Amino acid sequence: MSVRLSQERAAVRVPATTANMGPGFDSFGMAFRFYDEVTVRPVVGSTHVKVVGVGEGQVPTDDSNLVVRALRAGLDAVGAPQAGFEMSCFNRIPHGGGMGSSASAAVAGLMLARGLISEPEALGDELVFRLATEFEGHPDNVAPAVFGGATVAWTDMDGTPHAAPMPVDASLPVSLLVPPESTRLSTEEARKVLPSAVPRADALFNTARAAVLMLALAGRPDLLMAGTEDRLHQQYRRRVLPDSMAVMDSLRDQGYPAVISGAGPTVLVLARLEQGTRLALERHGWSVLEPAIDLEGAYLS
Ligand SMILES: Nc1ncnc2c1ncn2[C@@H]1O[C@H](COP(=O)(O)OP(=O)(O)O)[C@@H](O)[C@H]1O
Ligand SMILES: N[C@@H](CCOP(=O)(O)O)C(=O)O
Repeated sequence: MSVRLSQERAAVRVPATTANMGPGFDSFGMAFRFYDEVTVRPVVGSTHVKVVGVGEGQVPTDDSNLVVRALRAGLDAVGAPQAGFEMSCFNRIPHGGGMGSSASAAVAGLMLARGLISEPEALGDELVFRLATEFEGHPDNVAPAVFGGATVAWTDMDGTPHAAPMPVDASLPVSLLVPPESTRLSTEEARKVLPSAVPRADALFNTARAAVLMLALAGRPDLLMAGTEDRLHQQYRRRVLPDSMAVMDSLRDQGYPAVISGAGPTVLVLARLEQGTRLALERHGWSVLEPAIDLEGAYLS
C-alpha cells in the first residue's frame, strides 16, 4: 500500500543540542529543554514559510528553507507524494551558535514528514536519525535532537551513522553562555581550522578523557573537570573563537567544567554560574541560558 499524506496538519518541537562536550569530538552530544517549534499544513500551490524569532528575515521562506527540504526528503524516503506547504517556525535556537540549529532544523522537517503521512511507523527514529545525518552531516548533534538525553554517535567505515544513549544524571545543572550575535560562526568555518592529523599523545589523552566524561555524566560530578579536558579541537579553534576560549579558560581556572559547545562560539558549563560571574558576562552582551536536560528528543504533538 502506498504512503499518503493523511493529516491536515503536523506540529513538532525539537530540542537544542550541544556536541563534543570537550573530549567527545564529533561523537558526544546532549539535548536541552530549549526548543524550536514548527507547524505545517500541506496546501495546493507554492510553499510559504513564516519565521518568527531566530532567523526571521534571514532564512529562506520558500522551498529552499532547510526545514522544508528535510520534510521533502522525508516524504521521498517513504515514497509519499509531495505538496506545497504552509509552514510556521517559532525559532529559539541561535544559528551558527554551536547549539545544533541546523541539525534540529533537519530533524524538525523529517519529524513533520512523519506527522503528515498515513504510515508514520515508516519514518521511525532510526531512519530520521540516518536521514538527518545525511542531510546535515553531524550525527553528534542529530542523535540527541532525535533521541533526547546524552548520546554517543559514531560512523561505520561505509559511512552509516549509529547512536546510543549514554546514562546521564538529568539533574546535572547546565549553563549555556551565548555570546553576542556579531561573534556567530558557521560550523563550516570552524571546521576549516582543524588539522587533518593529530599527535598520538593527544588522541590517547582524549580517549581517556571521553571515558571519564561518560562516568561523570552518569553521576560522578567529581570527575567533571577531568572529563571535560580536550586536545583534539578546542585549541585549534582558538583563533576563530578568541572570546569564547578566553571565557572558557577563565571559568576553568575558577573550577567550572567549561567547554566549547559544538563548534562554538557558545560556551557550555556543566554547572550553574555564581551570580557575579553571570552578571559580568551579561554586561559584556552574553546571554546565559540554564535549560534542563531534555530526555525526550523531538516530539510530535
Ligand atoms: N530553523 C532553521 N530554519 C532554516 N534554516 C536553518 C535553521 N536552523 C539553522 N538553519 C541554517 O543552518 C545554518 C547554521 O548552521 P551551522 O553553521 O551548522 O550552525 P549551528 O551550530 O547553529 O548548527 C543557518 O545559518 C541556517 O542557514
Ligand atoms: N562535532 C561538530 C559539532 C558541530 O556542532 P554545531 O552546533 O556547531 O553545528 C564540530 O565540532 O564541528
